[in-house]
Amino acid sequence: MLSKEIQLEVNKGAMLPLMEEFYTIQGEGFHTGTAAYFIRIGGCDVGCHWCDVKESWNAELHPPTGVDLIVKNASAYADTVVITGGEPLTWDMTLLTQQLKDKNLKVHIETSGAYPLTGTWDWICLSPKKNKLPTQTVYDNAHELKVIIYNKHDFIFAEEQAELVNDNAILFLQPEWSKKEEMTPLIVEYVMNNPKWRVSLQTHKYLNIP
Ligand SMILES: C[S@@+](CC[C@H](N)C(=O)[O-])C[C@H]1O[C@@H](n2cnc3c(N)ncnc32)[C@H](O)[C@@H]1O
Ligand SMILES: Nc1nc2[nH]cc(C(=O)O)c2c(=O)[nH]1
Ligand code: SF4
Ligand SMILES: [Mg+2]
Repeated sequence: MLSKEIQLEVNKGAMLPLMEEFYTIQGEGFHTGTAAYFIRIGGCDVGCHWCDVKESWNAELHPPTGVDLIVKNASAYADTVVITGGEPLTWDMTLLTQQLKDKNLKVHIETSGAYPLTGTWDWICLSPKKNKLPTQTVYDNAHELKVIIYNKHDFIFAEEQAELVNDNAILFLQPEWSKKEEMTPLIVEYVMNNPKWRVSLQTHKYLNIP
Protein backbone atom coordinates (compact mmCIF):
# COMPACT_ATOMS: atom_id res chain seq x y z
CA MET A 1 0.00 0.00 0.00
CA LEU A 2 1.20 3.48 -0.86
CA SER A 3 1.19 6.20 1.78
CA LYS A 4 -1.63 8.75 1.47
CA GLU A 5 0.86 11.44 0.38
CA ILE A 6 2.30 9.36 -2.44
CA GLN A 7 -1.16 8.20 -3.56
CA LEU A 8 -2.16 11.87 -3.88
CA GLU A 9 0.92 12.60 -6.03
CA VAL A 10 0.10 9.58 -8.25
CA ASN A 11 -3.53 10.77 -8.59
CA LYS A 12 -2.22 14.15 -9.78
CA GLY A 13 0.21 12.54 -12.22
CA ALA A 14 3.15 14.11 -10.34
CA MET A 15 4.46 10.62 -9.56
CA LEU A 16 4.08 7.57 -11.82
CA PRO A 17 4.86 3.85 -11.35
CA LEU A 18 8.03 3.65 -13.42
CA MET A 19 8.87 0.14 -14.66
CA GLU A 20 11.88 0.81 -16.90
CA GLU A 21 13.52 3.34 -19.20
CA PHE A 22 15.74 2.51 -22.14
CA TYR A 23 17.27 4.17 -25.15
CA THR A 24 16.65 2.15 -28.31
CA ILE A 25 15.24 2.18 -31.84
CA GLN A 26 11.47 2.48 -32.26
CA GLY A 27 10.70 -1.01 -33.54
CA GLU A 28 7.09 -0.67 -34.63
CA GLY A 29 4.71 1.42 -36.67
CA PHE A 30 5.19 4.74 -38.45
CA HIS A 31 8.45 5.76 -36.72
CA THR A 32 10.14 2.36 -37.09
CA GLY A 33 13.92 2.65 -37.30
CA THR A 34 14.28 5.95 -35.45
CA ALA A 35 16.12 6.46 -32.15
CA ALA A 36 13.93 7.09 -29.13
CA TYR A 37 14.09 7.01 -25.35
CA PHE A 38 11.37 4.68 -24.01
CA ILE A 39 9.66 5.23 -20.67
CA ARG A 40 7.56 2.27 -19.54
CA ILE A 41 4.92 3.12 -16.94
CA GLY A 42 3.45 0.19 -14.98
CA GLY A 43 -0.25 -0.58 -14.60
CA CYS A 44 -2.66 -2.11 -17.10
CA ASP A 45 -6.04 -3.83 -16.66
CA VAL A 46 -6.78 -4.54 -20.33
CA GLY A 47 -5.57 -8.13 -20.07
CA CYS A 48 -4.42 -9.10 -23.61
CA HIS A 49 -3.59 -12.82 -23.31
CA TRP A 50 -0.63 -12.39 -25.72
CA CYS A 51 0.78 -9.23 -24.10
CA ASP A 52 4.58 -9.21 -24.32
CA VAL A 53 5.03 -7.19 -21.07
CA LYS A 54 2.75 -8.85 -18.55
CA GLU A 55 5.26 -7.87 -15.81
CA SER A 56 3.99 -4.31 -16.32
CA TRP A 57 0.37 -5.03 -15.35
CA ASN A 58 0.57 -4.74 -11.56
CA ALA A 59 1.36 -1.09 -10.81
CA GLU A 60 2.22 -1.92 -7.21
CA LEU A 61 5.37 -3.71 -8.37
CA HIS A 62 6.77 -0.49 -9.87
CA PRO A 63 8.01 2.34 -7.66
CA PRO A 64 6.13 5.64 -7.77
CA THR A 65 8.70 7.99 -9.31
CA GLY A 66 8.61 11.78 -9.50
CA VAL A 67 7.91 13.14 -12.96
CA ASP A 68 10.83 15.60 -12.63
CA LEU A 69 13.25 12.70 -12.17
CA ILE A 70 11.79 10.81 -15.16
CA VAL A 71 12.17 13.93 -17.32
CA LYS A 72 15.74 14.58 -16.15
CA ASN A 73 16.80 11.08 -17.24
CA ALA A 74 15.02 11.29 -20.59
CA SER A 75 16.38 14.64 -21.76
CA ALA A 76 19.94 13.29 -21.82
CA TYR A 77 19.21 11.12 -24.89
CA ALA A 78 17.50 11.51 -28.27
CA ASP A 79 15.02 14.25 -29.22
CA THR A 80 12.11 11.81 -29.08
CA VAL A 81 10.59 10.11 -26.04
CA VAL A 82 8.06 7.25 -26.30
CA ILE A 83 5.75 6.78 -23.32
CA THR A 84 4.52 3.20 -23.13
CA GLY A 85 3.53 0.63 -20.53
CA GLY A 86 1.48 -0.98 -19.21
CA GLU A 87 -1.28 1.36 -20.25
CA PRO A 88 -0.01 4.93 -19.85
CA LEU A 89 -3.51 6.43 -20.05
CA THR A 90 -4.33 4.67 -16.77
CA TRP A 91 -2.61 7.75 -15.31
CA ASP A 92 -2.89 11.49 -15.80
CA MET A 93 -0.22 12.26 -18.41
CA THR A 94 -0.62 16.06 -18.20
CA LEU A 95 2.38 16.89 -16.00
CA LEU A 96 4.78 14.35 -17.55
CA THR A 97 4.12 15.48 -21.12
CA GLN A 98 4.16 19.19 -20.18
CA GLN A 99 7.59 18.81 -18.60
CA LEU A 100 8.95 16.79 -21.54
CA LYS A 101 7.64 19.44 -23.96
CA ASP A 102 9.33 22.14 -21.82
CA LYS A 103 12.62 20.35 -22.61
CA ASN A 104 11.80 20.61 -26.34
CA LEU A 105 11.39 16.85 -26.68
CA LYS A 106 9.02 15.21 -29.14
CA VAL A 107 6.62 13.14 -27.09
CA HIS A 108 4.99 9.98 -28.45
CA ILE A 109 2.61 7.51 -26.81
CA GLU A 110 1.84 3.83 -27.33
CA THR A 111 -1.70 3.23 -26.07
CA SER A 112 -4.66 0.88 -26.22
CA GLY A 113 -6.83 3.98 -25.84
CA ALA A 114 -8.81 2.23 -23.11
CA TYR A 115 -8.91 5.42 -21.00
CA PRO A 116 -9.60 9.03 -22.01
CA LEU A 117 -6.70 10.97 -23.49
CA THR A 118 -4.66 13.14 -21.14
CA GLY A 119 -1.40 14.94 -21.97
CA THR A 120 0.05 16.80 -24.95
CA TRP A 121 1.35 14.51 -27.70
CA ASP A 122 3.31 14.90 -30.91
CA TRP A 123 2.36 11.37 -31.95
CA ILE A 124 -0.33 8.99 -30.74
CA CYS A 125 -0.10 5.33 -31.72
CA LEU A 126 -3.45 3.67 -30.97
CA SER A 127 -3.41 -0.13 -30.74
CA PRO A 128 -7.02 -1.02 -29.95
CA LYS A 129 -7.97 -4.11 -27.97
CA LYS A 130 -11.23 -6.09 -28.23
CA ASN A 131 -11.56 -6.64 -24.47
CA LYS A 132 -11.49 -2.89 -23.63
CA LEU A 133 -12.30 -0.72 -26.63
CA PRO A 134 -10.77 2.75 -27.11
CA THR A 135 -12.42 5.93 -25.86
CA GLN A 136 -13.62 8.51 -28.38
CA THR A 137 -10.91 11.07 -27.51
CA VAL A 138 -8.21 8.63 -28.57
CA TYR A 139 -9.96 7.63 -31.83
CA ASP A 140 -10.27 11.36 -32.62
CA ASN A 141 -6.62 12.25 -31.96
CA ALA A 142 -4.63 9.15 -33.01
CA HIS A 143 -1.95 9.63 -35.69
CA GLU A 144 -1.65 5.92 -36.36
CA LEU A 145 -3.84 2.87 -35.83
CA LYS A 146 -1.83 -0.31 -35.23
CA VAL A 147 -3.96 -3.45 -35.04
CA ILE A 148 -2.38 -6.68 -33.79
CA ILE A 149 -3.24 -9.74 -35.90
CA TYR A 150 -3.44 -12.91 -33.79
CA ASN A 151 -6.02 -14.73 -35.91
CA LYS A 152 -8.09 -14.24 -39.07
CA HIS A 153 -10.95 -12.57 -37.22
CA ASP A 154 -8.59 -9.73 -36.35
CA PHE A 155 -8.75 -8.49 -39.97
CA ILE A 156 -12.49 -7.87 -39.44
CA PHE A 157 -11.75 -6.13 -36.12
CA ALA A 158 -9.11 -4.02 -37.90
CA GLU A 159 -11.63 -2.80 -40.51
CA GLU A 160 -14.15 -1.97 -37.73
CA GLN A 161 -11.49 0.05 -35.90
CA ALA A 162 -10.44 1.84 -39.12
CA GLU A 163 -14.06 3.06 -39.44
CA LEU A 164 -13.95 4.52 -35.93
CA VAL A 165 -10.56 6.28 -36.00
CA ASN A 166 -10.16 9.76 -37.52
CA ASP A 167 -9.59 9.94 -41.30
CA ASN A 168 -5.97 11.11 -41.05
CA ALA A 169 -4.72 8.13 -39.05
CA ILE A 170 -2.20 5.92 -40.85
CA LEU A 171 -3.29 2.28 -40.75
CA PHE A 172 -0.99 -0.61 -39.75
CA LEU A 173 -1.40 -4.37 -39.30
CA GLN A 174 1.17 -6.01 -37.02
CA PRO A 175 1.50 -9.78 -36.46
CA GLU A 176 1.22 -11.02 -32.91
CA TRP A 177 4.76 -12.24 -32.20
CA SER A 178 3.98 -15.89 -31.32
CA LYS A 179 1.75 -16.24 -34.44
CA LYS A 180 4.05 -14.41 -36.86
CA GLU A 181 4.93 -17.42 -39.05
CA GLU A 182 1.24 -18.04 -39.70
CA MET A 183 -0.06 -14.44 -39.75
CA THR A 184 2.68 -12.48 -41.54
CA PRO A 185 1.96 -14.06 -44.98
CA LEU A 186 -1.77 -13.35 -44.47
CA ILE A 187 -0.98 -9.72 -43.59
CA VAL A 188 1.21 -9.36 -46.70
CA GLU A 189 -1.59 -10.67 -48.91
CA TYR A 190 -4.18 -8.52 -47.10
CA VAL A 191 -2.16 -5.32 -47.56
CA MET A 192 -1.62 -6.02 -51.27
CA ASN A 193 -5.40 -6.46 -51.66
CA ASN A 194 -6.25 -3.53 -49.34
CA PRO A 195 -3.49 -0.97 -49.85
CA LYS A 196 -4.89 1.57 -47.39
CA TRP A 197 -3.13 -0.64 -44.81
CA ARG A 198 0.63 -0.94 -44.18
CA VAL A 199 2.64 -3.77 -42.61
CA SER A 200 4.26 -3.18 -39.20
CA LEU A 201 6.70 -5.69 -37.71
CA GLN A 202 8.27 -5.77 -34.25
CA THR A 203 11.66 -5.11 -35.82
CA HIS A 204 13.43 -4.67 -32.45
CA LYS A 205 12.77 -8.35 -31.74
CA TYR A 206 14.49 -9.34 -35.02
CA LEU A 207 17.37 -6.99 -34.13
CA ASN A 208 17.63 -8.41 -30.58
CA ILE A 209 17.46 -4.97 -29.00
CA PRO A 210 15.09 -3.79 -26.21
C1 LIG B 1 3.00 -3.56 -24.59
S1 LIG B 1 1.95 -2.42 -25.35
C2 LIG B 1 1.97 -1.04 -24.19
C3 LIG B 1 1.14 0.13 -24.63
C4 LIG B 1 -0.39 -0.06 -24.58
N1 LIG B 1 -0.82 -0.79 -23.44
C5 LIG B 1 -0.87 -0.71 -25.86
O1 LIG B 1 -1.28 -1.88 -25.81
O2 LIG B 1 -0.82 -0.05 -26.89
C6 LIG B 1 2.97 -1.75 -26.71
C7 LIG B 1 2.64 -2.26 -28.09
O3 LIG B 1 3.00 -3.64 -28.18
C8 LIG B 1 1.98 -4.33 -28.86
N2 LIG B 1 2.10 -5.74 -28.47
C9 LIG B 1 2.04 -6.24 -27.22
N3 LIG B 1 2.24 -7.57 -27.21
C10 LIG B 1 2.45 -7.93 -28.51
C11 LIG B 1 2.69 -9.17 -29.15
N4 LIG B 1 2.76 -10.32 -28.47
N5 LIG B 1 2.87 -9.17 -30.49
C12 LIG B 1 2.78 -8.02 -31.20
N6 LIG B 1 2.54 -6.81 -30.65
C13 LIG B 1 2.36 -6.76 -29.32
C14 LIG B 1 0.72 -3.63 -28.38
O4 LIG B 1 -0.40 -3.87 -29.19
C15 LIG B 1 1.15 -2.19 -28.44
O5 LIG B 1 1.00 -1.68 -29.74
N1 LIG C 1 12.28 -1.11 -29.66
C1 LIG C 1 11.03 -1.10 -29.20
N2 LIG C 1 10.07 -0.50 -29.92
C2 LIG C 1 8.82 -0.48 -29.40
N3 LIG C 1 7.73 0.12 -29.92
C3 LIG C 1 6.70 -0.02 -29.06
C4 LIG C 1 7.16 -0.73 -27.95
C5 LIG C 1 6.36 -0.90 -26.72
O1 LIG C 1 6.56 -1.85 -25.97
O2 LIG C 1 5.50 -0.05 -26.50
C6 LIG C 1 8.50 -1.04 -28.17
C7 LIG C 1 9.52 -1.73 -27.45
O3 LIG C 1 9.31 -2.35 -26.38
N4 LIG C 1 10.77 -1.71 -28.00
S1 SF4 D 1 -3.19 -3.10 -23.38
FE1 SF4 D 1 -0.99 -3.12 -23.87
S2 SF4 D 1 0.08 -3.44 -21.88
FE2 SF4 D 1 -2.10 -3.87 -21.56
S3 SF4 D 1 -2.24 -6.07 -21.78
FE3 SF4 D 1 -2.70 -5.22 -23.81
S4 SF4 D 1 -0.71 -5.09 -24.90
FE4 SF4 D 1 -0.28 -5.46 -22.71
MG1 LIG E 1 7.33 -3.73 -26.63
